[in-house]
Amino acid sequence: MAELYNGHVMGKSVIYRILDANLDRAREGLRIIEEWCRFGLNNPDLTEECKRLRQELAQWHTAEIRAARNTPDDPGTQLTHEREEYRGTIHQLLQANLCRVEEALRVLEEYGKLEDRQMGRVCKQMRYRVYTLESQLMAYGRHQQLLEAQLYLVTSPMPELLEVVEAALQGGLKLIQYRDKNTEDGERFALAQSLRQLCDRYGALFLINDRVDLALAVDADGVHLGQQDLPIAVARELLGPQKIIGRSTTNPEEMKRAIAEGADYVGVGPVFATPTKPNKAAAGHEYVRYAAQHCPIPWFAIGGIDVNNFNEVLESGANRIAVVRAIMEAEQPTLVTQYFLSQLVRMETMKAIQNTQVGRG
Ligand SMILES: Cc1ncc(COP(=O)(O)OP(=O)(O)O)c(N)n1
Ligand SMILES: Cc1ncsc1CCOP(=O)(O)O
Ligand SMILES: [Mg+2]
Repeated sequence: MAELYNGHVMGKSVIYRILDANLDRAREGLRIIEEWCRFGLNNPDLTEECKRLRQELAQWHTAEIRAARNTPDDPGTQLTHEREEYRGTIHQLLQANLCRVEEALRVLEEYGKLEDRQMGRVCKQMRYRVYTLESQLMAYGRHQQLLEAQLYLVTSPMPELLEVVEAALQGGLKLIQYRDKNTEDGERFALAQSLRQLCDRYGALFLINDRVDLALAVDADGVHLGQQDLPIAVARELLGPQKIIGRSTTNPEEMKRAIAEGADYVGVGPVFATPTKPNKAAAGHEYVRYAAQHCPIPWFAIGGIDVNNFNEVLESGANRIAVVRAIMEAEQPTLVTQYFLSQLVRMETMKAIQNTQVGRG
């Protein structure tokens, strides 16, 4: 059937070319996402969902639609955007391809309706499934990254904030919390935005202390809440299931409650008294030992930890630590970060070797 559109005769082949290009685009994007779910995340459920979507799309890619392909005459093959050639991190790569699949499905939905109403309906459902896949994938990646993070930098306000944080990121830091109690909101928002971008560039998680609203405003990876801050359930309601929520704890009761309330990780401390939190008594090594024995979720020893006393904290059983001054006030933040990370990895390796020996013996 040929239809007149704006004085041009528009044959079926035009619709078929659009369907062909977008079926390819959606399947290619899904394949790229699937490879990460499979090899990067080792996640069978997400891998399976990508595969199912690809296969369902393949059923619509009929011989007739394929036959309409005319790549040499396609003016679009020469057009690339600078942003298409740049993928700084896995996160950006995934985001770009999810976007590509969602756009392609939207095109298939609209043009598919001209061909077969069922195709329009099916592609709409698939687009919603891709949105769900996107939330699950981002949440999974974020939580995996939290599990892997052993060093956590909590910032303190200072004129060179961005430079110091970048130096720590260059040392391999992957988890940052923006903590700033007194700056006014406008400036706090601008700083949080700059830190968010910096963390994106280095593939690091970015959390905000205390303020759920600020976390939402800059699309942070989550928040850190103390005992006097918002209840976890309220923050979860506002942030959704994909974001990270951490809770400060000073004793086993607070730890148990934080876990029951759905915290993703807990702060354990202050291990030592610290001028950064002057009115808070030290919880000491005993609480670190308790956490090592009983805490089923990621936990970070915090409070007064520096390069000199850090090994003691590891010996009490910590394998993740959070610091403010040790990095923020270091002369060489990159080197201090590298030192902490290398020691944490060394400790982890020693524990793994000991566990294999116990297993064998
Ligand atoms: C990782 C981590 N642990 C504990 C805290 C302290 O939180 P809170 O008790 O709410 O005190 P403030 O930081 O808000 O003064 C933290 N920020 N991060
Ligand atoms: C925010 C916070 N919560 C418990 S101790 C602490 C401050 C840790 O700061 P520092 O690493 O400078 O001792
Ligand atoms: Mg707080």
